Amino acid sequence: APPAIDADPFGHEHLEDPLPLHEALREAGPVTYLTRYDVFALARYEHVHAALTDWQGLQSAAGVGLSNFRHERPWRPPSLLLEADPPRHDAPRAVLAKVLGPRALRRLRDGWFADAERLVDEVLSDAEFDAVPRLAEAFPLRVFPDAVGLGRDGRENLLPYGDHLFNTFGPENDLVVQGRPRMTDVSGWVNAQCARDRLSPDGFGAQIWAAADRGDITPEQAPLIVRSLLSAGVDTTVHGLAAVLYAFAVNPGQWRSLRAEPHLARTAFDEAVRWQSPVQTFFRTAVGDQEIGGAVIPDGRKILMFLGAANRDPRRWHAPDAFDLSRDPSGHVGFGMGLHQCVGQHVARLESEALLTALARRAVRIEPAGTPIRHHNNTLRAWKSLPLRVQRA
Ligand code: HEM
Ligand SMILES: CC(C)Cc1ccc(C(=O)O)cc1
Repeated sequence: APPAIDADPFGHEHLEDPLPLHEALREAGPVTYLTRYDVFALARYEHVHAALTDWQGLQSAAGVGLSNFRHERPWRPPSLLLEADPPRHDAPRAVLAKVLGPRALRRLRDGWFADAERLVDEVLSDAEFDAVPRLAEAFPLRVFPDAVGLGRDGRENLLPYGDHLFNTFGPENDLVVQGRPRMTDVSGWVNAQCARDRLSPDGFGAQIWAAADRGDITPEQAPLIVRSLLSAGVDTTVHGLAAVLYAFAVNPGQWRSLRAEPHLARTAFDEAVRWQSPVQTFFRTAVGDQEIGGAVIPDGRKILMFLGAANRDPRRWHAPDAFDLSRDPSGHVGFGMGLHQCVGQHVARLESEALLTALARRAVRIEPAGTPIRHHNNTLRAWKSLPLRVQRA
């Protein structure tokens, strides 16, 4: 039987600093058993990668959180991508892959780069500022809701919705309980924005509804697919941008490399996603008994995949704890892998490239101007505050 681990990966101690637990899980064996939640855990790159790419043996339709949809009602209607397996998953995925593909984003590039320049000019009028609200939150909220085609009002609901959603992939702990009271109103607003008449004619949302007109998906599916954008597309990029800004703030030599070679901006984001893994964990459910790393996972049982641990596994990465732009970060599992691999990764990369390019032009140095403060979430590795001092070019 796999080694039993009593630790609580969703407790504040490990949400504050998960690295010691990740090391313990990797060293304990290919598979461990988390007694607190009666689930099996994978932390080594080899086994997390294998689990992510085995969509038949390890399904998503029973939910990618601790809650098992075979036995429990989800708190919201299941996603047609995240919480669906083929064949139901196929058409919604094909539609979003087209809407969010690199070619589709080309038309957004110049506008997002110009927006990043304006925002950075505004923010850098102060020599010191908190990069989380001023850049990591401000930039995605400046460009993404407009790209989706949302109306102006109520956008302050987006971050709380995503924060709560990501908490609900974990156990029903204090983080979930704290978020629940306002969720009826917040999710009511999110669901209302997915209706065709709420979306501007030229955004991602309208393109999803146009796919329904073409019969690529049904009109009933369209609003749920728009909801996927609002669920997955905001908090993830906020904390992805915070991760790359943190990475450069504590690695000044890497900032000098970026200034010298601005094309490194794209690899810098993937290296930051590997190094920090903004999405730390999520689950799969065994379909029939599954043999993993010498252990048998019985049918219907949940496995918890530690993406952050896999992205720093010394069996896969040289000097894994270093943020290093000279490494090739491809193959990291920060965006998942296989059938469900992040369909919005190109959007995230474009947001990061725009922001880093604008910043690299204007800031000779960026460094911490105080102690960064973590934001605890059951799934996301997040910053609440990242005070930065910038020396303008
Ligand atoms: C740094 C930013 C981001 C990170 C770290 C991230 C991470 C991930 C991961 C790990 C998965 C795989 C989930 C699984 O295998 O169950 C995923 C799936 C997904 N992501 Fe992202 N994501 C990011 C940004 C975005 C953005 C900007 C969008 C939308 C514009 C988006 C939309 C989605 C959707 C719809 C899925 C489900 C895909 C499927 O199940 O086929 N993500 N993301
Ligand atoms: C890392 C993933 C759990 C992010 C995510 C969240 C929500 C959705 C959805 O389709 O609602 C898709 C992806």
